[in-house]
Amino acid sequence: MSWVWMEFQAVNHGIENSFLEEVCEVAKQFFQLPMMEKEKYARQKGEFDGYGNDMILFQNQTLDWNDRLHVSLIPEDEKKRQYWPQNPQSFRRILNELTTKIQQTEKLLLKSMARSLRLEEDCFLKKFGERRIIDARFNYYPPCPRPDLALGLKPHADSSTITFLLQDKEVEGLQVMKDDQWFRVPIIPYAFLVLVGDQMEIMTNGIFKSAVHTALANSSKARHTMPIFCTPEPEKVIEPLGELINDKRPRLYKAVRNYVDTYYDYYQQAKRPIDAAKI
Ligand SMILES: O=C(O)CCC(=O)C(=O)O
Ligand SMILES: [Fe+2]
Repeated sequence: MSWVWMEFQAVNHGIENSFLEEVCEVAKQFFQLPMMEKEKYARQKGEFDGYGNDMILFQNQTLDWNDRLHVSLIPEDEKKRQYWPQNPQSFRRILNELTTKIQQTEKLLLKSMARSLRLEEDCFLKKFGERRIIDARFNYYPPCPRPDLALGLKPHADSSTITFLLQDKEVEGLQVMKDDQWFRVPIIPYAFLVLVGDQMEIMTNGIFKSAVHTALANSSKARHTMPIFCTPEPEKVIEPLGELINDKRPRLYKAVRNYVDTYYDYYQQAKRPIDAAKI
């Protein structure tokens, strides 16, 4: 496998297309269920997990044109099974399989990222802690009557270290910012788009930049995507690795902890949380 930075599409990632097809299928079926059925998994106030739409934290924030189901995969004892749908029936089995498979892909990628910086290959995983987090989100963007007035998702970079994004196989919508311009991301069926998140930017002292991205709304077609977020254990201190600080590249970021907790306050106000971590 070869990687390029900020965001890139990973094709030979080790997870079979047939399995990813099953994942897409159960997600589609879930969002087609009657509202009463989906609301059995409704997100409760103050939680991330569950079924719902954009969180309202501020009166004047813009809302994302998107429904989502958020589920935690690891650590095992924190996965809040009450939010793992039992309908469609195969959903839980598929989430269990996804949990095993994505951890292998994550390890492979993190080792490869470390090697590309001439670092010891386990350096990222060690910093993330024994109880690092992986969660998956199923996004559903219904057709929007006025796509000129709404966004599927506001521009943001993820709070994760890395995010694996499985895009819709037929409907485009994702855009990534580069040199202050938006670029559309083409669809490669069954590829994961790997997005560098804020906590990787901090750890690599800005060598890998977190990718600012947005999802457009669409007037005629529904769109489904699945990002999987990899995040350090919340109590771990995340800061630039000593090996990546030197005279030419002084330390650029403060140490952070519980980064995800403050992240949404910034997101909902369309601000970049990583700016608060800059020295
Ligand atoms: O749906 C997409 O294309 C992007 C999803 C995303 O960026 C997110 O959920 O953080
Ligand atoms: Fe994102």
